[in-house]
Amino acid sequence: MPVTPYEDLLDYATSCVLPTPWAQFTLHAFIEHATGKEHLAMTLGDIGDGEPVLARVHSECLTGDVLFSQRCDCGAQLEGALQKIAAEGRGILLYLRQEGRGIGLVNKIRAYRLQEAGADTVEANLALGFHADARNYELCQPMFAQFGIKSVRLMTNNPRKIDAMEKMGVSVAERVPLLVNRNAFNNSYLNTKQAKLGHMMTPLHEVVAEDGEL
Ligand SMILES: Nc1nc2c(ncn2[C@@H]2O[C@H](COP(=O)(O)OP(=O)(O)OP(=O)(O)O)[C@@H](O)[C@H]2O)c(=O)[nH]1
Ligand SMILES: [Zn+2]
Repeated sequence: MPVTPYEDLLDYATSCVLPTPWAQFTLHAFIEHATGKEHLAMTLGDIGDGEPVLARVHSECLTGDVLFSQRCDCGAQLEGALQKIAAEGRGILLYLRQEGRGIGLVNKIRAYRLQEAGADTVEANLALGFHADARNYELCQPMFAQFGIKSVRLMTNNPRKIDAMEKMGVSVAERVPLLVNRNAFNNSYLNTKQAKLGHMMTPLHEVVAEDGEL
């Protein structure tokens, strides 16, 4: 019998050492039962000691995380989160395979194409028949439980992520902001996240000068 409603969602598969430019992490692989998707955790230090753990819940963004896209802040957030964990010598990053806020890579590229025609990131998702954010964070509960983690210091600007953790019984002891540099390509995307998705970021007027220069 599962102990929580989330326990049966995935299996722990295996782990290996993962050296990175910032620290030598341990990489853990999980397999989700419903989809067969392979989700990952990167861990560092003693994370099972009961103290709140510095944590990042990162949603897959192949274009930003791997292909250096400047359209979003994902790649810089991924790097920044790993650097912060390495600096503390302790923490965890969950890498969830919910590409494109849950709509998949091909649909995200369709959404980008609509954005090139003038839609913002939310309007594009809606025009394709999806919710603005189709993600589900329930896998995080058994992934954190695998390492004995009950409380996190969550690196995020997204209030819905914090709500989702708390609802599953993962206590968020602290929110750690994870802000990245704006550029000419991600500026309107970040503004829309702030205005329509509720992300907690620097007020727009402090960042965008009147002449539009960044
Ligand atoms: N559908 C869609 N998904 C996008 C777009 N840009 C980035 N993504 C996806 O959005 C997800 C990242 O979400 P964000 O809203 O940037 O960040 P977050 O994880 O919710 O919040 P933070 O914790 O503050 O970073 C990844 O899965 C990306 O692939 C876009 O324009 N459209
Ligand atoms: Zn991205």
